[in-house]
Amino acid sequence: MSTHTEASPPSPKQQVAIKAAEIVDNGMIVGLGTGSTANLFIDELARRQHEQQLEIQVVASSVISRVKAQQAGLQVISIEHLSHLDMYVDGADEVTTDMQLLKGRGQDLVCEKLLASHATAFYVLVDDSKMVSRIGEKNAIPIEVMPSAAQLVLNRLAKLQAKGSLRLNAAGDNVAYSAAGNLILDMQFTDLETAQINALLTVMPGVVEHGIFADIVKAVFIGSSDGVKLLQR
Ligand SMILES: O=C[C@H](O)[C@H](O)[C@H](O)COP(=O)(O)O
Repeated sequence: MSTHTEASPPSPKQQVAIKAAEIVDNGMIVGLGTGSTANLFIDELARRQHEQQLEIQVVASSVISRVKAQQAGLQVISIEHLSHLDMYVDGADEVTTDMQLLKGRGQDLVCEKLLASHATAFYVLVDDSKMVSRIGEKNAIPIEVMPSAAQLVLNRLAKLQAKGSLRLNAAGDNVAYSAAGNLILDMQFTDLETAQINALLTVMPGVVEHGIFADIVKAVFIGSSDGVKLLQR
């Protein structure tokens, strides 16, 4: 069912969700991201499937997206059964005009980057509030670490002048665990460029995944009150 009505025109996030759902073709396997914008995409995809009898399969980056997709009537397959992925669609926390991303406000980074990296095409859906001039401008960089390695990684990052701490749960009375059972460090870097941070985190032992998604995006749909703009390679 559509998430907007004649009385309420689509919001910027709904507009980008509609555009992305339009590029799904019959027979595709589609990866579903996590978050409020990914949820709108799931709604639009289910609507298209229902109205146009599309034969598609989806794979989810999180439990919440899997449940939502199943409830919407989409055919969900598990990551283990994938031999290819036609497209992956997800939101982001920050986007630069050269299509570098920051993700990971939620706790599903590992599957999100797995699907984004292996998809033939990775599409990002944001409203214009997510656009930044550099990664880390508005948010700390999430770094998912093996629980036993958290202090060692924190110490190593402190030597690189990074500041931050272990993420806590919503009540603030315990650490937050990722969907993969890891801990998350939210770090701010002052002295390093995005490419340097990406390179060092990608190879640092103890780091399972991090929130910089560099050079893997095919296109970004940016919604605003003026409509949808497209950034693409
Ligand atoms: O882990 C969370 C994901 O990276 C989300 O895709 C990101 O936080 C954007 O979320 P939203 O679409 O709710 O703004």
